[in-house]
Amino acid sequence: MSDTKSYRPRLAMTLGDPAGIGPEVVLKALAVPPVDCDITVVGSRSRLIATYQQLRSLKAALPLANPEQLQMLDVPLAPSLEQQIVVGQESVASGAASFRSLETAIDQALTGAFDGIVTGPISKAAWSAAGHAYPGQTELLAERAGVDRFGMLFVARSPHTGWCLRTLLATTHIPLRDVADALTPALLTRKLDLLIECLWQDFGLATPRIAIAGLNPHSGEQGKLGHEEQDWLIPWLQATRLRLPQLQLEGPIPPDTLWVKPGQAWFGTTHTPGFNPADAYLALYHDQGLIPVKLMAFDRAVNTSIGLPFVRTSPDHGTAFDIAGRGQADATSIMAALALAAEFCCERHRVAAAPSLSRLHDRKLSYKS
Ligand SMILES: NC(=O)C1=CN([C@@H]2O[C@H](COP(=O)(O)OP(=O)(O)OC[C@H]3O[C@@H](n4cnc5c(N)ncnc54)[C@H](O)[C@@H]3O)[C@@H](O)[C@H]2O)C=CC1
Ligand SMILES: NCC(=O)COP(=O)(O)O
Repeated sequence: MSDTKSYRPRLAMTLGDPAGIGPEVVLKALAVPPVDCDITVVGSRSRLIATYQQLRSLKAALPLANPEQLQMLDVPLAPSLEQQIVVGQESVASGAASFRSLETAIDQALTGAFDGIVTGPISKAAWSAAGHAYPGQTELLAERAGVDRFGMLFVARSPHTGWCLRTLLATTHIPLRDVADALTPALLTRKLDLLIECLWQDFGLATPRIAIAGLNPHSGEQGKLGHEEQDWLIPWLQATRLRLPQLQLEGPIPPDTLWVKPGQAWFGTTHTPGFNPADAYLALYHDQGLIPVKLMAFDRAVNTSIGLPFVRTSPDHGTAFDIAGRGQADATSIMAALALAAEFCCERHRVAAAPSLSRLHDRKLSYKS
């Protein structure tokens, strides 16, 4: 293992769906990489070159990396698939391409060739059309890595105040109709414990304050507007506080008001003495957590998969087929994903290289509070 000063994270960066904005934001991000690390682009070289040429043909002079100068692990497409890819349209071919790129990056990360993967956005519908029945990239990553304990965490640093929003989703890509049945004390214990480990390992927060959302309006209003809080969520929280007395666990907080303090912390709109937003938020379902994240931080939030044996980050946005090929895609979120991946890799490397160091006395990572 190299010493901590000479260590450079080795990151794979997948192109995502080649018909979406993934290749464009990769070229924009790598024009001026935001971090000092070794980056290997994983995907179809010919699609990346085609994207480069298309963007260069636009009137506006966009800052773009030249694909010829990038380190690349080519995942070529069969000519029959290549011909079917139409920019701006998801298809069997685009789904097959993004799936193979991610598979390749995972295989390499598992051999130790990469410390982390930054994934470009994929279309779940295109994956499904191509015969890959996964709700998203997270589940493929977890399956191939052989872990059944994993989570989807969104991280964003406020450009206004420097405050860091961290939101873990207890359930992810399932229909709203199924959410209440999927939520159980065992699931919440698994997700909360993962979050606590991540806050310690990656953010150096040993005794975090975590806010946990309720499920129903007003957290059920004592059972009048829904009963899950009374039936098991409040008892589970009481038992968890006894199990983890060193932590501050707040909740179940009514889901609408849960986001007032993060909003104030993000925009710097309160000067109330003792103002204390939480270190992390546990949302019970996808849109409960991601509507506030995207309202505050759509341009810069990072999706990170926790519980994997390697680092994985991704922009929070999707394939944006509506603007693909036009040069309009904002690369800030994928640049933040690169920066966060590099920071996590450095932190994990430093701890592995010098396990006796007290991590809390040397907190330099920019995503740490
Ligand atoms: N990391 C990933 O792999 C993600 C993939 N998706 C997938 O993406 C596909 C499309 O999802 P949508 O809900 O339409 O969300 P989307 O994020 O692709 O697009 C939503 C809106 O935001 C705009 N937008 C998105 N990213 C942008 C950027 N970087 N710069 C400028 N404008 C941007 C789009 O033009 C569109 O108007 C779906 O298949 C979804 O599953 C969605 C989120 C994350
Ligand atoms: N809404 C988040 C999202 O769609 C990303 O999912 P994944 O592909 O990272 O699992």
